[in-house]
Amino acid sequence: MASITLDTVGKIYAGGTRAVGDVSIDIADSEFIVLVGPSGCGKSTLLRMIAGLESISEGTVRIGGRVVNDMEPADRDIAMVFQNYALYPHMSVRQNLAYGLKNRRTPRAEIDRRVAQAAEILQIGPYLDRKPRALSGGQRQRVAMGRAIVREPAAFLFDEPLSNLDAKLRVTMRLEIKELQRRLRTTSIYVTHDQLEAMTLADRLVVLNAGRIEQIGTPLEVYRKPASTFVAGFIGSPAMNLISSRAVPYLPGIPQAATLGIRPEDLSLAPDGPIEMDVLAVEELGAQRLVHGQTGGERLTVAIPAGAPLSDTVRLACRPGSLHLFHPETGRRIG
Ligand SMILES: Nc1ncnc2c1ncn2[C@@H]1O[C@H](COP(=O)(O)OP(=O)(O)OP(=O)(O)O)[C@@H](O)[C@H]1O
Repeated sequence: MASITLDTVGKIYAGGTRAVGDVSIDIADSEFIVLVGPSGCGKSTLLRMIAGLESISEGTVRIGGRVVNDMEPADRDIAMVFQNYALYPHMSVRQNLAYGLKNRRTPRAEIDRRVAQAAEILQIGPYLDRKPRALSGGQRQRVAMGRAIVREPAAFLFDEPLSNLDAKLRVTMRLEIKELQRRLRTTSIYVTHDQLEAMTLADRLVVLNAGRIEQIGTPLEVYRKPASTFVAGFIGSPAMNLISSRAVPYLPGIPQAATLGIRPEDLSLAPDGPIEMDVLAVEELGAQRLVHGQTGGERLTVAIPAGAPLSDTVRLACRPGSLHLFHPETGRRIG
């Protein structure tokens, strides 16, 4: 286990593309950090710089207090789990698990002990003698995690490890990864563009936008107090409504010009509510119903319980204290 510290880290690729800039994060021992953001925001680049797979253009990366900027990946005491599993197809599961340890000249008995332990933790004991092609996607992903576990590294780095799995299996594996990390308490950095995965896995989220940190906080902090319209639009599903304050007639305490943030679940149907909305489309999700509409020329989505009667025009009320206010130009939170 180890702390990981990033101090004003930046990356400029050959050719001049700036992928990451001014990233500083203190990651505590045993912490589970999720780097989240849309495609191209630089999260993989940042992870690969920590892993040593990409050179660091600016700043310093420390793992367990040691500066690793010029250290080979193999010397950084980290283990990486990729989305394509990166298993050797011609080796059995057992050989895949043992391979990295053999290369490090770990004694045979120690290899056997660690492989048995990883197989037990991940429940892949019955498959140890199979080749990867004879495994399901979920089982392959477990083997990929097993390869990381047997190394007993100071940190795990996960690069979108679940993106090749179907929706149901993603949920199961998400829970397994969280449980595994709770049990092993290994410092973990996890990259994803999936906000739900980020919310459920992270001790703290780091939301990245165009290579820079928009916000760092616990999932609930980020959900309750998004620092900007960017974060507000990215975290939470369905996304927060972001509309001009001019689109709604009267809401107490709201400045003339601001961007209002209202979560769909904070709006409800109310006959005397202040907001009038023309209903454009309705989506039934089972327990919930999403009502999409228009008010004052702006789009609005409302999440209400299924079954509630609807007319073409509805009136809406906001849950008290649930409004978010952002600067109309910078998008930064102002209240
Ligand atoms: N080898 C490279 N050379 C030049 N530019 C690169 C290189 N790799 C990535 N980039 C650029 O750096 C930026 C960040 O890319 P990166 O892959 O880190 O983003 P990401 O958030 O992980 O995206 P995704 O979720 O799509 O993988 C992008 O603009 C990308 O085009």
